[in-house]
Amino acid sequence: MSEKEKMDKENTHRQSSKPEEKNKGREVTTEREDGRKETEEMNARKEHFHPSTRSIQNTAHCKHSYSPKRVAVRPCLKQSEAEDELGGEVEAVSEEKDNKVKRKKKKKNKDAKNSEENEEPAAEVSDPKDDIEGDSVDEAEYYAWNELRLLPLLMKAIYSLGFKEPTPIQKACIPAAAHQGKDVIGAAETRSGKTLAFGLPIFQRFLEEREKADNMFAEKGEAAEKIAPSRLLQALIITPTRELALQVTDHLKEVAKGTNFRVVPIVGGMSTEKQERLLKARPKIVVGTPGRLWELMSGGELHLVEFTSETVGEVKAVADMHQRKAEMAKHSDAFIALPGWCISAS
Ligand SMILES: Nc1ncnc2c1ncn2[C@@H]1O[C@H](COP(=O)(O)OP(=O)(O)OP(=O)(O)O)[C@@H](O)[C@H]1O
Repeated sequence: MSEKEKMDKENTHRQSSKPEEKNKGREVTTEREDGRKETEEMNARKEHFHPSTRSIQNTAHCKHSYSPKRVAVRPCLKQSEAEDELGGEVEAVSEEKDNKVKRKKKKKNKDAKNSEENEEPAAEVSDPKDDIEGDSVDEAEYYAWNELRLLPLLMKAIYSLGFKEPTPIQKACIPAAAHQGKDVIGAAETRSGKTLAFGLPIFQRFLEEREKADNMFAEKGEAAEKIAPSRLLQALIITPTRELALQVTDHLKEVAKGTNFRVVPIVGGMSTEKQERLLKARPKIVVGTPGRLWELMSGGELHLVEFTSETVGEVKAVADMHQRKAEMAKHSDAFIALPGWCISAS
């Protein structure tokens, strides 16, 4: 046996008889770390497949990271499972949550009470001018009406009807008829607002006349009565059908609410006696159909035959009246001026 072989044999013997001496220091530590790693991996694997922890592991793939509180409110973990896992923490979390909700509710109620208390005085100081039957009006929304320069009483009626802006036929007719005293022939499709296109100028003129009369009365006293507007009929509106006459009457009555001007329908299908009674009250505005108007005029109904300053009619109705114009002119001054204004959908 060579020298080298002898030495190798001796080394081999030493290694097998004293392993702890050889593995001192770094090598031992490595073995321990490997062992711990292996144990941790095994535990993790066991935990992953353990039924009580499985849901929790699954939630780890959710968007939010795992936390006991989140698990407690997540639907993927049953309450009993969560309780097992978290040892009563579920109850604590939900109690805490309940308390939070209660505190929030309390705060909300307190805030609502405070804002109510703060709002009350604001309502008290609102300007009564802006108040139309309890609803305040945002005048900026009605800006387009300003161009038409209607009197405040009429603007109030428009606010209460809620018409934010005039329709095209109203924009076209109102300035010429209300402020320039022109005769107007207007045509616009049905339901386009023609009634107020002639109705508002009529009321504007009547209100201006009334204002003038009031001023004159204040200046001249009793002497003004001779020149003040009389109780004669001042506007005659002629429509081709009874339904339209009633519709126009209703619409004008809405605008006339604040003015105390009376509007009366004179149409077929109603008792003549009743209509004579209505005319005796000397309404300022009559809305009628040609047949019944003719019947009452030729019967000598004074309020219709004396005088009218404005005549408005649908083309068909006016044409119908024109056929009898010569005869009618014997009875009423109104028809000499026909047509005053002619408004039509046709
Ligand atoms: N400026 C406005 N803004 C909004 N609605 C309006 C306005 N003017 C009138 N109206 C409404 O439009 C509807 C139609 O108006 P109106 O009856 O005057 O139309 P018309 O053209 O005379 O209809 P018809 O041809 O059937 O007689 C009514 O309900 C009326 O209240």
